[in-house]
Amino acid sequence: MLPALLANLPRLHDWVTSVLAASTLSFRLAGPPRSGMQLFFTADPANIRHRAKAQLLISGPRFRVFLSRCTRRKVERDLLPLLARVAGAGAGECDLQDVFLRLTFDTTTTLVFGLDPGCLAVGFPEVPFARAIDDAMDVLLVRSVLPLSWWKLVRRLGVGYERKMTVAWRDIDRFIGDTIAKRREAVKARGGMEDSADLLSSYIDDDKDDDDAGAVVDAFLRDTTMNLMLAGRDTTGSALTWFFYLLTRNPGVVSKILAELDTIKTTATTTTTLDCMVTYDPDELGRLVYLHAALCESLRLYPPVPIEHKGVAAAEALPSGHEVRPGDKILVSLYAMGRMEAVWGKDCREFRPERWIGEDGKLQYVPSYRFASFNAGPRTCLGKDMAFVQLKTGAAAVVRNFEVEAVPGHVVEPKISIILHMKNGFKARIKRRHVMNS
Ligand code: HEM
Repeated sequence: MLPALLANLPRLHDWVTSVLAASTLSFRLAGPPRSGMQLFFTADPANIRHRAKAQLLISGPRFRVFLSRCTRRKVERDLLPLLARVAGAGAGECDLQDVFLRLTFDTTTTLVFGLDPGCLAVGFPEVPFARAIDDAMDVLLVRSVLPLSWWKLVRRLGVGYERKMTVAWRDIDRFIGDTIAKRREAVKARGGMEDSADLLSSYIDDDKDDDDAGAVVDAFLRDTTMNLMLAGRDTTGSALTWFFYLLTRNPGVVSKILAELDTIKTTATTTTTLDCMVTYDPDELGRLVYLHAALCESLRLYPPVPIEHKGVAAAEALPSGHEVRPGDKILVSLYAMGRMEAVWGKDCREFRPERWIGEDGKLQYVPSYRFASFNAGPRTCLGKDMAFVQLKTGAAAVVRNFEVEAVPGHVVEPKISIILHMKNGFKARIKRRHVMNS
């Protein structure tokens, strides 16, 4: 094909258009042997719309209403009653990390697939889909530190940790495959979406009206929804856990959060029938400055994604002057970036939400390349707003209704994993806070 390209150089655009039209909207073009030239031409909207579509669905009004409703309901019906039971029994202790990871697993599965797997139910049942995702994450960590050829060989042999991955993928495939089939039926039966605005239903429904897109194949739906699950559940659970750990060490911050919560109009709060516990309207929480600042401060010190990996495609000099070569891996330590004196000043190790608030009492703008916990640039996190809704709804309800203390002697330290979990969990003592909302 190269000679044809050279012959058509003067009318390159028209030539490329005719070849693309005659192919399946995309084609490859290889250069002379050993030239290293590999071109991929495409005019297929599907190849460029993937991220934009996810962004559109996540930020759409329909999904935002669904997000607020599901998040608040989960906190009201499951999280608060669970903590009330813990508070009322024996020493009132639990592993708060386990509780928050179960909470965010249930919430994220509801938002992505439209069903609640019930990880936070009484007795903390083992849910095969959740177990499979945990196993897959463990294997991904092993893969990320081994040479490519080594783990591919182990995978071909189907032994050791790669066997675990095969079993995990089978369970994940089964769960997602069954859910896709049910959602397709539900969307078809209703002739469109009605009550559930979960992302899977939205993808299926959106495709139905989109003449250009063609049928969304199940493999694409599986990969997309799985990506959203992995990106959304542990990150938010980890963020909540470290936030409460920091609160136990900074009671002054708790008092300020409570004072700010008292500014919320009682019409925007709900007192649950169970034991007079209070929850808040996520939209009202969205305007609170101090709560937002405290969460950002926690995400700065304990970013749920502690290290970002970037592959190098071509030799390049970085702005710092360092040269990188193709095949190199760049590891951006978001954890370290949040603790650099050069970036955050002398008090960089302190938990001080005030640093996010300007003299006018409003939140200060901090560029994403400085506060990089959600990444920066074109691959920035798509779920940032969604995460803040969940974090604020959970954090406000727990702070208002419970006092949380770290169990004395329990050692808190980060685990070496893709997501910044606590190695020994977070053993906390929970007590009811009997202060009524004003
Ligand atoms: C506190 C919670 C969260 C944090 C700290 C966080 C952080 C990040 C970071 C650092 C990345 C870049 C990863 C990389 O490129 O290696 C990322 C990407 C992403 N996040 Fe989040 N995330 C959070 C919650 C969520 C939620 C709730 C969702 C939605 C389900 C989500 C969806 C995504 C997606 C889809 C990407 C990939 C974007 C792309 O590559 O185009 N995240 N997130």
